[in-house]
Amino acid sequence: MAKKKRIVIALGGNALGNTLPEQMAAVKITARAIVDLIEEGCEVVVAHGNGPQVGMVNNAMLALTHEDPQQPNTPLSVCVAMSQAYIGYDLQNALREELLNRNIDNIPVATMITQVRVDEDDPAFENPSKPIGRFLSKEQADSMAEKYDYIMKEDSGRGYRRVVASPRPQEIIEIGTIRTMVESGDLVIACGGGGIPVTRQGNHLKGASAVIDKDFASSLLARELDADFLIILTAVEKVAVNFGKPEVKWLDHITVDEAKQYMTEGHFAPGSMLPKVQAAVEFAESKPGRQALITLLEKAKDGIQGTTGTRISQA
Ligand SMILES: Nc1ncnc2c1ncn2[C@@H]1O[C@H](COP(=O)(O)OP(=O)(O)O)[C@@H](O)[C@H]1O
Ligand SMILES: NC(=O)OP(=O)(O)O
Repeated sequence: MAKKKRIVIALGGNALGNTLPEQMAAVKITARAIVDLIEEGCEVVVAHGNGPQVGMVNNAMLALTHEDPQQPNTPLSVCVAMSQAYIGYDLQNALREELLNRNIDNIPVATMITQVRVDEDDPAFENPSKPIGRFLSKEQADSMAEKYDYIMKEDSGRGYRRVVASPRPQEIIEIGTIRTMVESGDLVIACGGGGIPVTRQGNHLKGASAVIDKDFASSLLARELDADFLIILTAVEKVAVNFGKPEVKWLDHITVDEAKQYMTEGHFAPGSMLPKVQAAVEFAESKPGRQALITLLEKAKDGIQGTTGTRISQA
């Protein structure tokens, strides 16, 4: 029997929605796209983002602290852990249900609470860049900045959001357990929200005040699991050069060298498409034969069949 293609999927914001009811509805559509790939004969590992959710949890915990002075402030690392469990809970149940609806009853689904080590000297700690939470108006953003000392930035013409540090993932602490689960045929959700950021202090793992980019964490996960494909599912069907301009060109396939050239020319927006292309390049250049694909959630199956999306490979 031919070896199954191993795929790590990175789920973007539109796969999860922004509110509790939105997430409940979105994960059903997401589960269909993922189970389509399983029916295609692929072995799938799922990672996901958490920008809106970790902002929501953080605000809720902040409100608690204001109500009850006995409650100390909740560190961002704990908020990431809470968002991982909350999203994992919804996603895991939606996947389980979709598998059963298609009479697939031999694939257990599990969410792995995952910690990801970052470097405490990562310059990202000095330059917060990762948008989290809701989009706000300028007035709301100014008020949050004054009240809570948050750093607020405009996010791609969509409004203002809080930004936090986003260091590069260095090591997935639970990778051994994740590998064992994947090898035994489980459908694993791991590295949610980019993983809980920690630094190593001897035997102690200390939570770091950051949110890791899920595209970079997914790329590391895919390399560590020796995956064949990294699929980044987002809100566009293809990556473009001259995005948003009349001379826009949608890309079907680019080599690692072409991707690097386009990055140098500034074709991909920092904080949105740039980390995806960087993560795709890191994966594709790590070993001959590895490919990355960036496409729409609903097009995952077409993408893996080679009929859409932007494919990034060494040659
Ligand atoms: N060169 C580009 N090609 C395609 N999309 C781009 C490009 N530059 C910026 N984008 C924007 O990047 C967005 C995807 O990034 P983002 O919203 O951060 O994704 P996600 O939440 O799915 O991780 C697209 O919806 C698109 O608006
Ligand atoms: N952690 C992370 O990258 O989240 P988003 O994908 O929601 O930005």
